[in-house]
Parts: sequence; C-alpha cells; structure tokens
Amino acid sequence: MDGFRIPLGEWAETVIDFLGDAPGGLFDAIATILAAVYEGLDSVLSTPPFWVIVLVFAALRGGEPGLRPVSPPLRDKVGGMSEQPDPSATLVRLRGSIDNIDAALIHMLAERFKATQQVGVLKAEHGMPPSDPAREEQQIARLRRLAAEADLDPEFAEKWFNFVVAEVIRHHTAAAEGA
Ligand SMILES: O=C(O)C(=O)C[C@]1(C(=O)O)C=C[C@@H](O)C=C1
Repeated sequence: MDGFRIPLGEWAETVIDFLGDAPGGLFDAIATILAAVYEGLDSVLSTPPFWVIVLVFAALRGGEPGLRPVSPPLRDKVGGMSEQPDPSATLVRLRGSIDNIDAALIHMLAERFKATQQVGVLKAEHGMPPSDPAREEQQIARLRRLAAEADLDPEFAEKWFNFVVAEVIRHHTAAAEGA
C-alpha cells in the first residue's frame, strides 16, 4: 500500500495549468453548459409530466377500491341485476374514482396555468398580442380529434378548451397592462 499514492495534487495542477492556458471563451462555454444542464433539471423537476401526476395519485390510493377500473362492474349489468354487487358499495367505489380524477384534473390545470402564466409574461415583455386565434384553431382541431378517439363528446372538449383559454387570455391581458 505504501508504494501506491493517488497523485491528486498533480492531477489538480494539470487541470489548473490547462485552464490557465485556455482561451477566455472556455469559461463562458463551461458556464453556459452548466446553466443549460441546471435549467433542464430544474424544469424537469418542477414540471412533472402527465404520467408522473397519474402515478402519484395511483401510489397515494394504493390498492384501494377507488382505483379499480370503472368499466367491468358496468359490463356486469348485462348479466342481470342479481350479479350486481351492493349498490351503495358500488357508489362509494365509483365516487372514489371520481375524487381521484377530479384531484388529478386540478393538478393538471394548475400545471397548465403555471405554463401559460410564463407565456403571458413573455408576450407582455415582447409586445405580443394576448390571443393567437390561429394557434387556438390548431389546438381545437387536435383536441376534437383526441376527444373523438377517447369517446368524449368533441363539442364538450371544445367548450372546455374555450372556457380555459378565455381565462388564460384574461390573465395575459392583465399581465400586458401591468408590464
Ligand atoms: O400559446 C399561446 O400563445 C398562449 O397564449 C396559450 C393559449 C393556451 O392557453 O393554450 C392561450 C391563448 C392563445 O390564444 C393561444 C393559446
């Protein structure tokens, strides 16, 4: 063991010599890369994607009945009333699912408004108009398509979108007036 020594001091000297010889731009480049890595990590950690929110709720509920899929008991109805479990228990179970979904929707809406709030600041700072009808048209077309695929009424999806966007535009307008 005595014969072996990690030459830490020499390594550090080499690095310091290298940095000393390096052109000034190198430090800027390192700072830029570190800042980009930091910002990337910060945005990943502060904006959980959709599936993280869903997983958090799944974990919070554990194996409780609230997480059981809604459809199988409804399918049982075809077999006749005698196969139905206790209606009060069914109601409690379905309400458990409804409560989970409502909570997830609130969290997702909060994340959406955090993002649009930043868009509002950006638009206000650069004199961009609060609303962008062309963008909204694209969003509505996409959401209507997704709704149809998911068995949700596309009219309802569009109404929901317009309701949310009206609130976003109200926030954008207030931000522009305050800027
Ligand atoms: O994308 C934008 O430009 C936004 O301001 C966001 C948003 C939205 O909430 O989706 C809101 C208003 C615009 O008219 C279009 C879209």
